[in-house]
Amino acid sequence: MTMPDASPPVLAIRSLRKQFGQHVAVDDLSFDVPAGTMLGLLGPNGAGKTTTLAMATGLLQPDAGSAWVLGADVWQDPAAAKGRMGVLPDGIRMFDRLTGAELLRYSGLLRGLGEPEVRDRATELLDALGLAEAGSTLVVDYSAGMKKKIGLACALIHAPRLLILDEPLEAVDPVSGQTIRQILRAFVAGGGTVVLSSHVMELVESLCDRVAILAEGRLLAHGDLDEVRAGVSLQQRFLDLVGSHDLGEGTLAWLRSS
Ligand SMILES: Nc1ncnc2c1ncn2[C@@H]1O[C@H](COP(=O)(O)OP(=O)(O)OP(=O)(O)O)[C@@H](O)[C@H]1O
Repeated sequence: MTMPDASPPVLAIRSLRKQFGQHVAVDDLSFDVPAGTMLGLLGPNGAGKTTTLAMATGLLQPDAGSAWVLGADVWQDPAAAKGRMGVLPDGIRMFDRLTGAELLRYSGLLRGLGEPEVRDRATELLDALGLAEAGSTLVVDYSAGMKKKIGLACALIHAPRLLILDEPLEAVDPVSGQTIRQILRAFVAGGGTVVLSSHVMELVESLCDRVAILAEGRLLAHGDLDEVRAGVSLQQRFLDLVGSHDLGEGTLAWLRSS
């Protein structure tokens, strides 16, 4: 498959498909993410968001289709594609017998940065994310939110062109959440591009300028935030597209105490 555009989008997803046994998790999925935008990937539990992001970042081999980062095919030219992105995967598997500072240093060196640059950036990132004191603590002893933040720091340290973040604010406290929002806004203002998955509509509405809504591995809506919202709230639009699930009368009646 060839990339048709002369100036390619930062991320191009083309006909991606993934099947687990009989279950099709992602089905013929295609969309682009233009430079300098932040796309929120939404969908109910099991919609295929994590599977899509894992295929887009070279962590999971697709059954069909391709993903391109700034014109580099993630599966044909992984070194070029991966060098341009920073990834915060779901259920972070990290070298948790390192301290936070060691993990960050390791990530920076792995990305080809020199020692002084790694040291300066790591100090700044740990400080910005409220992990300065925890820098000498083993990552295995971090809380869920702290693991999320050190994972984000590792994704940022080489100043990538594209950030792909699976639920970046999940388990993060409100103070750090505010900092992460500021970091992401500044990253995009500086020409970077972000793709993030989330279940928090407020986060996507306040941060993202583009939205993609997935259900059962297929794209239900995609485009500018206002285009997708179509005059209602994102929450309402999401429920309209995906279908709400009202509990029938009498369901869980045994929970009532009187
Ligand atoms: N490794 C796997 N083996 C088998 N099935 C899988 C695997 N990974 C994902 N699935 C299935 O693929 C579907 C999509 O899962 P995925 O994790 O991509 O959804 P998601 O949109 O990220 O969900 P959530 O919002 O709950 O995190 C689900 O039905 C899930 O059970």
